[in-house]
Amino acid sequence: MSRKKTPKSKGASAPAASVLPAANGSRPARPGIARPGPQVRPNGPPQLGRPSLGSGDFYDVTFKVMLVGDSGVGKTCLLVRFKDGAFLAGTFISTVGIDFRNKVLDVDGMKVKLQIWDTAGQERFRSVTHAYYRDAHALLLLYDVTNKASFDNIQAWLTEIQEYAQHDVVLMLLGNKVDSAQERAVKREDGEKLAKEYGLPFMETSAKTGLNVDLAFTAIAKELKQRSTKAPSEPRFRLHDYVKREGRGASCCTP
Ligand SMILES: Nc1nc2c(ncn2[C@@H]2O[C@H](COP(=O)(O)OP(=O)(O)OP(=O)(O)O)[C@@H](O)[C@H]2O)c(=O)[nH]1
Ligand SMILES: [Mg+2]
Repeated sequence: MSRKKTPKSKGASAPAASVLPAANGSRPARPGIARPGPQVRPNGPPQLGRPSLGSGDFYDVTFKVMLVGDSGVGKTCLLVRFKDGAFLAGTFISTVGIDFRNKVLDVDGMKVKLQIWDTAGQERFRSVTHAYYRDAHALLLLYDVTNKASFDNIQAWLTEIQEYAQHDVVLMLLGNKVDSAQERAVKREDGEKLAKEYGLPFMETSAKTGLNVDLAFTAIAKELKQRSTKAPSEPRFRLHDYVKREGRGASCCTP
């Protein structure tokens, strides 16, 4: 299979001009990228890599993953933890519109590039994010275990996903901020129950400690890679079983 070099990712810190209106809410707004450039235009099917003279990492195949969920659940922090291994502590800077980062993973000997779209959870940006659903190969749907309302809104998010995303999109439910044990408002069992009801793989995560963060993205990458390249003789990758087996409990990593 041919290979391509990854263009430098344009993350939240990239100086890309935002063409979206500035946030009017009480929180400061993080500049976002309203529309991808030609090299990142969302497409339907996964793209195979091509030889390139650009700088960056090689990859064999690329997929689009979208982070969705209420404002403040930790989507941006989860992405930053995965991409840079850091935690964005301090003032909450709400995402404006949509932003993205790339990361290349080695999945069973194949370089899989995930183009990860970080959406704004705020209601007023919903129409912007709707346009991106149809091109997503996978969605990570987050709630905040310390915020019951964000959990109660999961059903509304699922309705939205049903309306705008591809019917075969890979979907995973994540309960984030499990490091905040004292403030927990949603029991792990309630997350598991909801996930079971909708047939979704589920994990609790912490962008702060890193708990299950790499695992969530790796699981998605494995599933997408297998869907696109699986030889008939290869055993089928089972996403549900994988996250159940590999996921760690919150107690193991609470600082
Ligand atoms: N304790 C703890 N705090 C977190 C965690 N993840 C995010 N936060 C905090 O939660 C707040 C919101 O995080 P963001 O990642 O900006 O939230 P978001 O979902 O991207 O919000 P929008 O961009 O508005 O949609 C920030 O103050 C973070 O520091 C986590 O795992 N644990
Ligand atoms: Mg954000």
